[in-house]
Amino acid sequence: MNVTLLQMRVDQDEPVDSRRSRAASLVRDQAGADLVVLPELWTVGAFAFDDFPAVAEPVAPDGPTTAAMAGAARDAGVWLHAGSVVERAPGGELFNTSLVFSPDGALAALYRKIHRFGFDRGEAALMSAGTEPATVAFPAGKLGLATCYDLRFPELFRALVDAGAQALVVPAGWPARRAEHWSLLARARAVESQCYMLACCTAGSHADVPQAGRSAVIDPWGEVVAEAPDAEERVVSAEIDLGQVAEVRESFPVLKDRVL
Ligand SMILES: NC(=O)CCC(=O)C(=O)O
Repeated sequence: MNVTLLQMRVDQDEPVDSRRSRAASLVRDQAGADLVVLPELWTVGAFAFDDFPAVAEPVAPDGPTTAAMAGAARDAGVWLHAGSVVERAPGGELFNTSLVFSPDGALAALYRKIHRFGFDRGEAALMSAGTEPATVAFPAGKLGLATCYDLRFPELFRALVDAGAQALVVPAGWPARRAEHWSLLARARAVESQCYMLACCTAGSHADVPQAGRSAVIDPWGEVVAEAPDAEERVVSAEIDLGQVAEVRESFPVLKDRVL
């Protein structure tokens, strides 16, 4: 199957509406791919905390990002992991919520980020934490969902493996300053989970935080199959075979030796 990561530039001088149209058009350009992935909070920028309340939107057919991404998935005929949005839940709280659409434009899965970044500031102060790990079954296999800072918490990935995930999809807005952590942890989670890793980060710079880019497709043996070389806007595509997950787990059965 073909997977395509859209490493979009998220710069503060581009209005959100324009970036939303640009994202939809980039997705439409990927007709023929099986799965397309966008980064974390690409509408606003993961570090543009002051703007979160203004762009918060419901996850509903008429939420602007939900509507645009559902339409783009349908037009392109692809499974779309639309990255994440600032969700305003019915009770008024904000969540960092990832959305997955099927090729008919239906919302197939939603994941509210469990580990919020910022310690007692930023996202951690403004947003509520999700509580439920999420997977989504699609024709080729099962995807496990996580978002950015979640990558630092291996126990979440163990839960996704136990739920049957064969590919882990991690949209991110990871800063360039910790780019080595991003690449290292993405590979580590692939190796320890014996899963594909689809790690899609933003490019550009917003809120004075240059982004890491370096989006990557990593196989269940930990080999990097495709990777953006930098933090420019890039389309990263790879052919992957989810059957490799069972092969790696059979030929090197470390997951069977788990004790705890
Ligand atoms: N948006 C994020 O979750 C940023 C995470 C990060 O910067 C880090 O883990 O380092």
